[in-house]
Amino acid sequence: MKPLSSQPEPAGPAVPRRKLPAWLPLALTPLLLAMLAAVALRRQHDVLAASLLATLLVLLLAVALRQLVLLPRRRLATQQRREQVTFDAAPDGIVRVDQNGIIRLVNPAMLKLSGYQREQLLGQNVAMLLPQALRARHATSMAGYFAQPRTRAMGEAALELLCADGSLRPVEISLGHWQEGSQRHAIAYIHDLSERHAFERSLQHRATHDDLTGLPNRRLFKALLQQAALRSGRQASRLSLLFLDLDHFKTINDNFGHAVGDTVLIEAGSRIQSVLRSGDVLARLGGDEFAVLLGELGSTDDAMRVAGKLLDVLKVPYTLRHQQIYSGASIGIAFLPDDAGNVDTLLRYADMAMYQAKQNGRGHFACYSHELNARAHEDMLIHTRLKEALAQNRLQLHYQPQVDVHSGMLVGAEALLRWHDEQLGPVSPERFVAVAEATGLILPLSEWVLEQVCQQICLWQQAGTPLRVAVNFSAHQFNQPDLAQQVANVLQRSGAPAALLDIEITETVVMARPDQARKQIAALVALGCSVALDDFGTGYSSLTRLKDLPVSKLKIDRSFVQGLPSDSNDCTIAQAIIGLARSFNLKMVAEGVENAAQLAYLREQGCELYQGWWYARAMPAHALSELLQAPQTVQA
Ligand SMILES: Nc1nc2c(ncn2[C@@H]2O[C@H](COP(=O)(O)O[C@H]3[C@@H](O)[C@H](n4cnc5c(=O)[nH]c(N)nc54)O[C@@H]3COP(=O)(O)O)[C@@H](O)[C@H]2O)c(=O)[nH]1
Repeated sequence: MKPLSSQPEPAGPAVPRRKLPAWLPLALTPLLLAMLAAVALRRQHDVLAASLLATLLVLLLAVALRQLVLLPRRRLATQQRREQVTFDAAPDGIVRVDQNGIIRLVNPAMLKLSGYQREQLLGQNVAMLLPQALRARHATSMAGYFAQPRTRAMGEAALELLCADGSLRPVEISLGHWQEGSQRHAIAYIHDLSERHAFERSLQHRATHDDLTGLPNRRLFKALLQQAALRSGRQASRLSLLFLDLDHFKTINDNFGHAVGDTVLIEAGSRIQSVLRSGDVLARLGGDEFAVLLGELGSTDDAMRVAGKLLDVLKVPYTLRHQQIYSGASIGIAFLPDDAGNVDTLLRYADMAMYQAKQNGRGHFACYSHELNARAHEDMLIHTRLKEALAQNRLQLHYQPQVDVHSGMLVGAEALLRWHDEQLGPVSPERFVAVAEATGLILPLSEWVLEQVCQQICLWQQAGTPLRVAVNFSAHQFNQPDLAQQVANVLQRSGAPAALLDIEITETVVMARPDQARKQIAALVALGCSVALDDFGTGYSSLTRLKDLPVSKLKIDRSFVQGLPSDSNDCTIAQAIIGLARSFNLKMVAEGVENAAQLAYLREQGCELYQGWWYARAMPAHALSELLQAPQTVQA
């Protein structure tokens, strides 16, 4: 059985109740009165008919009065209410003034915009809302406006509104006017432009500033430089431009990631700023490049002093993520009008000088010189032709024997690049390796060298004359995060045993970032290769650092071998390095041995290996093959 519902039965569809229109009684009453009056007249009830007609008349008069007086008044009130709502709800400020400029009406938006209370505005001259400087002019232009009023649309006039707190707000104003009798009135619609201006300013800022550091970008810097150049031309003064490039920035990005790289850039920007004066301009030109335009400077020495201070603040390691990150900077300096006649050339010359500073060993500054310009052109040529030579396999590797000091046996060789260019003739590796290093070409070049060396190691092994071969690793190459993997790949591809591959890295490169270098060397040693510290004695190794490095050889720089045995300083240095190698259980290789006296001294001091012209210059692989095949004479 269905439960009984407590709900009432659903009602059927509602039938709308007819309502009589409001006008019906009003229309029917006079009709009824007229009909009754007519009946009264026909039945000769004159008095009744007269009173009915009088009532009818009164009624008609009342209706007419309502139509003529009450309705317009109501309509007017409705219209006023509508206007008031529109006025109050308007998002823009509205001010109504009379022909004397006296404020008669303001809307809530105007109060909000100006910060005034209604009572502070009503009855005051509208000029109070204008900046002081415009008030006198405003009185005349308002008089002109009322004499010949013209409606002004929004956007035609932009002004500043003086607010109650004394601040100025950008506004645009549209004007309307009307006349009541002899009185003229004007109404001003005031639109706040603050937000639009702020947005435009932010767009402008973004177009002229660097997002990361907030510093002026290249575009703004060039414009400021241009202005400064015009000024200095007029005042016959000097402009100094410093072009800064952070050292090892790419490696920081590669090793620690871009977030750390960004933090280094921001921190570097504020360190640079901390050294500068208020009149100087600092910009980030892009990547790890910054530029500084020094304001009023007396002598060129002042610019160099600033450069020195900048180098000092930038070489302090960055402590990020609990690690010490080393960067430093190289700075190029150029002067206007001393070096360059216009800002583009000035920028280019400062850049060139920076490049020179890098080549001088980073962490330095260099000033532009005309020789630099010639050298820069030559560098460009070298770069172009070297790239071609590499692509067309026109480079050669020569091998310089490394010899046992005591037995005179050939025990290894150092691979050295050689390049004879059709146009440039023989180019020294010192020169082209530096260009390749600066332009990034060193990476493909080093790859090629390593491939060739590994193939040659295999060939000598297959010929029954296995030989250890040393390869020079450049700074750029050494700092690649995946270096060990790359070496492993080449070893695997070629089939060369890692034990026959020696890697030479200069002491300076290692000591630039010893912690990273230690890890990198350990990874290479883990492959089975051995690592030598090249040009030892030139790079200020700390003994603690050296002790921790998994290297197996020190190569004493040839500059210290040159003066042996007559130069007492060279002798002291050579002895100290040999002693150091012995105490750290490292092998010692002397390079640049050119005569028997040098060799005898080294032997006496206990140096184990040497290389140099005394034994042989670097030679093509086939020449060394012949030497390897020849029976070796053991020296006493
Ligand atoms: N990254 C790479 N660097 C390389 C490579 N090949 C060479 N180089 C570097 O270029 C620099 C100059 O090299 P080079 O002109 O070949 O000079 C070497 C020898 O020829 C020279 N040497 C050897 N014996 C003597 C000598 O008795 N006297 C004398 N005056 N010079 C001599 O020494 C240079 C070897 O230097 P080092 O590398 O420090 O052992 C040089 O820095 C090379 O490293 C390359 O493939 N990649």
